[in-house]
Parts: sequence; structure tokens; C-alpha cells
Amino acid sequence: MPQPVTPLSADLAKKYRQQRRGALTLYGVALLLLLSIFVWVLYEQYRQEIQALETRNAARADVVTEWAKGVFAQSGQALLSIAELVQVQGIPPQDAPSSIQQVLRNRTRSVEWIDDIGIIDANGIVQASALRANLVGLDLSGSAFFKAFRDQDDRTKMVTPLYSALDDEQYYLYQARRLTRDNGEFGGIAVARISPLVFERALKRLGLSSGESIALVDSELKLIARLPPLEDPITAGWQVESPETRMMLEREADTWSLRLTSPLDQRERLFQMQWIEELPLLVVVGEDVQLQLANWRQRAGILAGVMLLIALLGAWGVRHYLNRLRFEHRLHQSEAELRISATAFQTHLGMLIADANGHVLKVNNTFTRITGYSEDELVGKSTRILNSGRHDAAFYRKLWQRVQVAGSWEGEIWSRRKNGDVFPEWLTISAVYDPQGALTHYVATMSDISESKAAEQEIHQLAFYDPLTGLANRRLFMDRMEAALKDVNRHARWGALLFIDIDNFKQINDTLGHYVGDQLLQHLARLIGQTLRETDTLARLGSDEFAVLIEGMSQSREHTAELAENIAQKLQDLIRLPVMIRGESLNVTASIGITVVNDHASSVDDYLQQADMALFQAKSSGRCALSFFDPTMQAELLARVRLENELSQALANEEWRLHYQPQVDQEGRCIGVEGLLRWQHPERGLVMPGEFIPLLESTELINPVGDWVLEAACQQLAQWAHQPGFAELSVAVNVSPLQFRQVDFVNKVESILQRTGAPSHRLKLEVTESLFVEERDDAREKMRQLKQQGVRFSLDDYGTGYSSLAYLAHLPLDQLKIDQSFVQQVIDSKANAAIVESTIALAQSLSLEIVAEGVESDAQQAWLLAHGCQAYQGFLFGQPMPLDVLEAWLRHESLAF
Ligand SMILES: Nc1nc2c(ncn2[C@@H]2O[C@H](COP(=O)(O)O[C@H]3[C@@H](O)[C@H](n4cnc5c(=O)[nH]c(N)nc54)O[C@@H]3COP(=O)(O)O)[C@@H](O)[C@H]2O)c(=O)[nH]1
Repeated sequence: MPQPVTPLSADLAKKYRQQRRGALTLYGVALLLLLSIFVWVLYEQYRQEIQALETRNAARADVVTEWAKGVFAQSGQALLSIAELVQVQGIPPQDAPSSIQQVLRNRTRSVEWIDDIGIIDANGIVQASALRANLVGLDLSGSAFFKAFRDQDDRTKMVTPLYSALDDEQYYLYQARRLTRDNGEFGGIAVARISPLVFERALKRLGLSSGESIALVDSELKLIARLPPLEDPITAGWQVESPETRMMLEREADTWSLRLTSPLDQRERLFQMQWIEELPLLVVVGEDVQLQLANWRQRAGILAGVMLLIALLGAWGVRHYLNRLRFEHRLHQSEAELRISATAFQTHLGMLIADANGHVLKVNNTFTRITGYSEDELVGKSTRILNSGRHDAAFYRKLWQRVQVAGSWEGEIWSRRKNGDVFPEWLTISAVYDPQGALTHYVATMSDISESKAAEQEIHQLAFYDPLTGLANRRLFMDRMEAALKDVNRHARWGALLFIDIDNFKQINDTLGHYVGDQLLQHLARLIGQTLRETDTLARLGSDEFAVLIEGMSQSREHTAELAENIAQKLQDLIRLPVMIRGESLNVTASIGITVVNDHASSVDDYLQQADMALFQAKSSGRCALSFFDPTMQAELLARVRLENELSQALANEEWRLHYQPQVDQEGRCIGVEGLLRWQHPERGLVMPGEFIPLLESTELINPVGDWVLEAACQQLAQWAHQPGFAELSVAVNVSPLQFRQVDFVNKVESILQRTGAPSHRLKLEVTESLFVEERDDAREKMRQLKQQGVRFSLDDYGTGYSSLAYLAHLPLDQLKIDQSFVQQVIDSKANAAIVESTIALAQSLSLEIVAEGVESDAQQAWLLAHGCQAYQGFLFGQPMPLDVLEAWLRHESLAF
């Protein structure tokens, strides 16, 4: 019992893909999260580092600021004491050094960073200098800081940016204090000169960490002091060019922090800048960012390493998981495939697995069912056990070569069942290779195609063979003809095509029944087949029509025709031999049409048509005839076909006309007319019945056309019935035997009479003796029925047939019509005269009217009258004429009688 194959491998693959996608997504999300945390931690640390740096810088800046403030507070104190002293003592004159000079010196010495102290009077003249007597008397009234004190009453003290000293051209800071007299007036200023070196020395004492820088800059961004010290030319008074710093100065903030590349040593630093309150001094503390972030970078490196490790561990885990997933998926897939294989193995196809040596390893149930061998009987055996013996060694050699080269072979092959039956199968053999490319197995699938082969054979048989005789049918015959035409050309040898038609076969069928007819056909098929060579083709094309194709007969047309004629005669002789079927001895003959196949330019249809025409000609010349195709006959037949087509359209095109020929009595008075059919052809004009009546009869078109004649004649009778001079006229019409034999002929005539209202006793139907050759009783009965309606009958063309007089006597006839061939010879031929005489006598004895047709001369009329015939029809009295001409003629004649 095959197991259900679920889930399908497509589902498995989908599930596997989903799980794999899930795992990868989870890993990716975790990695992203971890990376985010890592970045966040690093950023936080960085931020803290920078913050710590800023805090440290600010603290340092505060220290420097406080220290600088202290410096200027001390020197300011010294200046204050001098100011108080001057207020008390006043400014001594230049030439009288006083104790004030000493005070100035003392103060200069007491505050180590004061380079010199001087006093400038209210006019801006240097009055005293602690250390530089040469400065005394110098006029500084134009200096900015002096003007500031002189012009601003409320200014008490001031520290200047760096100024270059006039004496030594060194840069100094100047700290000044207003001197006020007792009366409160401006008394000048006390000025302390402070060397920038004092700051440098002081900063050195602060001690710098690596990468740290501390600088003091004046309000005009001139460098006062800087640690670590810079090399020449960057010394005190050096103008710091830093757009960022200038920008910050312009913002007028007290303190700020910014990160920039130092314009002094080009190292990137985080700077803390801070104005020293009330002093034109800017403290700039910087820390080398890269140096300070070294630890942070180290930590970041470690963190990145950890992060990478985690990512790798995660990747390893995911990979491991995916591998496991893949393994499980393959496992499931393999299981599913195994189940599929197991199920597939048990299919409606027979399956066999053999090893590389062709020894059976396994077969399925279907194989067992088809071959009859159980698995146990086959396992270990060579697959040759199944060979049917219908194929030679070369066949099997090619088969296995194909398997080796292409990896597989498939085709139709005969095999043998266990019970010995040979059967056709559709076999597929596939070679199986291991991953190294070595052949390991063969897998064969097979299906028993006996039934489909049989059906195929049957279909082929039905499609190409006649079921009754087993001969080729028209289709197969046409194919063979096609092939033969090619051969004619290739081998330059002519052939012949014979159409054989059994004479009067229909009669045999009708009289002896279809079974006998079939038996006869089978007998003839065998007979003809035995006579012909194997290379000839015999086919049954229609009910009793056989065709024979004989190829490669001769290189000359005449010889081919001669041979074909001999064969045809031989066949006719054989067919003529009596045969016993169902106790009946049958003698049949055959007509044969022959055409020589000599030209590949003509098509198969052309040749079939030629043979058909030849057969038609043969049959036209009577039973057991033989005829060769004649091109003139072909032209005639084509004309006939064209005429047939035109005739079939004539009724619809209203091309039929009825002309009337008068019939007169011995006085010349018109006693009736004969209606004669004419065809008003659109191109050929008026066509006489001799040209078309036979064709109308052979195509049975005579029936509808005959109906039209009857209808036209009756309508005319009805019209004349009320016209004086016409009412007494009878109208005779020719009725073909075919028309008369119609089952409903009597009904048709009756209904025409009824419909038109024609007086039935004025209608005369002209019938010929041939009507009574077959089914004479039926004819007589129909005549009798119509006679009861008043219709009259005339026996036309009397004398040309061989009617039994005894039988004629029993027919309900009214008139005998002497054929014109006798009438016209009545004067010149005694024989004809005798026939006419006896005909008149017969009519008289049977009490029949007698009318002579074809009377052309007075002598003929006189003779006829002399011998008792008193009614005449002929050109002597009038030709067949259209109605209006006839009516005019009658009026003229009626005047005459
Ligand atoms: N079934 C039908 N057959 C018909 C019909 N109409 C005519 N026919 C048959 O055609 C035959 C020829 O007819 P047609 O050519 O019209 O010839 C008729 C006369 O014209 C001709 N005739 C009469 N008098 C003379 C004469 O003095 N000389 C002369 N050479 N010919 C003459 O005879 C024909 C009449 O013959 P018949 O019918 O036997 O009286 C015609 O024979 C019919 O068989 C039709 O409607 N249906």
C-alpha cells in the first residue's frame, strides 16, 4: 500500500526557506541592537570624556584666573599705597628726589613681578621712576591709558594690554591707578610695569599634564605667556591668529569651550577660554583631544573587539543552526522523496531495476502483472529473459549503445511474457550513475501497448482498407498512386490504371439480396487479387468498382497499352467464369476503363478521372466492354458536365418554353396540338429537345421539367376551355418513362388538373413502348387510374419498338401515333408502307385513333388518307410554334373552317 506523500517537497522547501529567513533576520536584528548599544556606550563615554576634559579645563582656567587676579591684586595694592602716599605728600618735583622715590623702589622690590613703578603727573609728565631715572621728564600725555584717566573722572584703576616699552622695546603690561589730590582733583597716575615673564614663570609652577596647554592672551589676542613654552619666534607679544577665537571674543561671552587646531602648535585641542574679571586678560587652557581620548579609544577598541566576538559567535551559532536546519530539511526532503519514489515505483507502468550487469534487482507489481513473472522469479536473472526473439542482435547492440552514450533509450519493442506470449511494449531504459560517474544501475519503465497497437492497427485498417474485401480503399489507393507517379518519373517505366465495374451489379443486389452481392464482391476481389502480381495495387473504390494500378510495365506507351489490354481481357475472362453463391450460379461480366500512366505532370486526380471516363465509355458501349481513355471523350464529357450544370439551373432561371405543333384532320381542321419542350438558352438561343432530353433523363432532371411541361399544358387547356374555336382542342405532351414511373405520378397529374382547372379529357399523354419494357403492370395501372380521371393516352413512335401486340391490346390506350420515320418513307419504301398499313389496321382493330406524325407532303397525306389514317401532324400543316404564333395561326385556320 503506497504511503501518502506529504508534505510535498515544495512545502518543505518553503518551510525551510521561512525558518532560514527567520534565523537570519533574528541574527541581523540582534546584531543591529548590539551595535546600537555599542555605539551608544561609546558615544556616552566619549561625551563623558569630553565633559571631563571641559571640567578639567575650566578648573585649570579658574586656577589661572585666580592666580592672575592675585597677581594684579598685589600690584594693585602696591599702587594703592603709593596713591595714598601721593595724596598725603603730593608729587615731589623732578629735581628733588624724596622719600617717594624710595617708596617706589621698595614697592617694586616687594612685589617680585613688578618690573618698575613710576608716577606721572596730571600733565602726563613722568615725575618719578623706581628704577629708571632716565624716564623722568618723559611726556606721556598722549598715551591712551593716561588719556583714559584724565578724561574719565570715575576711572580709578586700569590694566592695559601688552605694550611695547619705549626703552627696551619689550612687551609689558601696565597697571595704573589714579592719583587724587586732597582737593579731589586729578593728580596723575601711578603706573606699575609688569613683565610677561612673571606669568610664564608662574604657569610653570602649575605643572602641566601631557598634551595640556595654558596660555594667557591679552584683549588684542597678543600672547602674554604660554605653557609648554614655544620656540622662537612665538614669544610674548606674538599675535595669535585664530578666526574661531576672534569670533568667540566678538560674542562677548565670559567663558567658552571649543575644539580647534591650535594656531600655535597645530595640535587639535579642546580649549577652555575665560576672561579674567576686570582685566584685559584671557586664560586659554587646552587639552590635546587625541591624547585625552586615548583611553577612550582603547576602550572603544576593546568594546569593538567584544562586539566582533559576539557577532562572530552569533554568526557561528546561526550558521550552526542553519546547517542543522538544512540537514533536517534534506532529511525531510529525502523522506518525502523516498515516499514519492516508493509510490512512483508502484504505478501503472511496469518498472524494473537492474544492476550494472543487467541483472534484475527489483520489479514492481505492474511489471509482474504484465509479464507474469513474480519478483522472486526475476531477481538475479539477466534481463535477457524477457527478449522476444523478434529483434536481432544488432537491434539490442544499438539499443545498449544508445543507453551508454545518451544515458537513456526509449522505443517500441517486443517482449516475451512468462507464458511465452510475445507482446509489444513501450520501453524506456535509463542508466544511473554514482557521483563519481560510474554506472551503477539501469532503470526500465514499460507499458504494454498490445491493445493500443491493435486499436491502431484497426484504425489503420479502417482508414486505409475496405472492410468488405480487405482491399485498399480509395485513400490508400490515392497514396499508392502518388508514389507510383514519382516512380514513373524516376524509373522512366510506364504503368496502367484500370477501373473495373461489374455490369448490372445493382440487379444482382436487388434481385438476390445484399448478402449475395457482398459474397460476389469478396469472390471477385480474391479472384482479381490472385491474378495480379504482388507489386500491383488492387483497391475497391466504390460498391462494385475496383481499381488496379500496375506499375513499371514498359518504357513504351504502345507496349504498356498492349500489356494493359491483355491484363484487362484476362480479368474479364476470369470474372466471366460462373460462380456459385448460396446455391445460385452467377454469371457476371465486367467493363473496364484503362488509362496509361506515363506523365508525372498529371495529378492522381487526373488519372482517376481518365480511367473513369474510359470506364464510362466502355459501359456506354454495352456489357463486358473494354475502353482506353481518349482525350476527345474527355472534352465531350466536360461539355456534358457543363450542360448538366446549365440544365439544373434552367428551371429556376425560367428558361423553359412550350411550343405547340398542330394536329389536323382530313379536312385540314386543327383538332389538337402537341406541346413540345424548348430551352431558351441565354447564349445559344432556342435549343431543341434532341440536345437535352437524354441528359435530362440521365440526370433525372426530366422529372421536375416534365412536371413543368404538364403544368404549362394544363394551364393552356384551362385558358382555351372558355375560348370559342380553342375549347375543342386537345393538348398532347410527351411523358418520359422515367417520369411516368414516379410513384406519385398519378397524384401529380391529378393535382395539376385540379389546380389549373384544365378539362382532363382534353389532355393527352404520349407514352412510348419503352415504358412497358419494365414494370409494365405498374404502368398499366397508372394509366388506368388516370384514364378514370378522363386523361387520354397516345402511344408515340409506334413501330420503332418491339411491343407485344397482345400486351398492347390490354393497355388503356386511345391513340396510336405512327412514327415519322415510317411516314416519311411511306411513298418510297414498300416495307415502310406495309408497316404503316398494318399499324393503321391494328389501330382500327383495337378501336384506337390513329395519327401520323412527320407528314411533310401532300402525297404522304393522300397515301395515309387512302389507307384509312385521318389525323396528321407534320410540317405540311405547321411546325412547332410559340403560343402567340399558334393562336394567330389557329384564328387564321378557324376562318378557313
Ligand atoms: N419527355 C419529353 N420529351 C419531349 C418533350 N418535348 C419533346 N420531346 C421529345 O423530343 C423529341 C424531339 O422533339 P422535337 O425536336 O420537338 O421534334 C418534334 C417535331 O418537331 C418533329 N416533327 C413533327 N413533324 C415533323 C415533320 O414533318 N418533319 C420532321 N423532320 N420532324 C417533325 O417530331 C417531333 C415530335 O415527335 P413526337 O413527340 O414523337 O410526336 C420528341 O420526339 C420527343 O420525344 C417533352 O416535353 N417531354
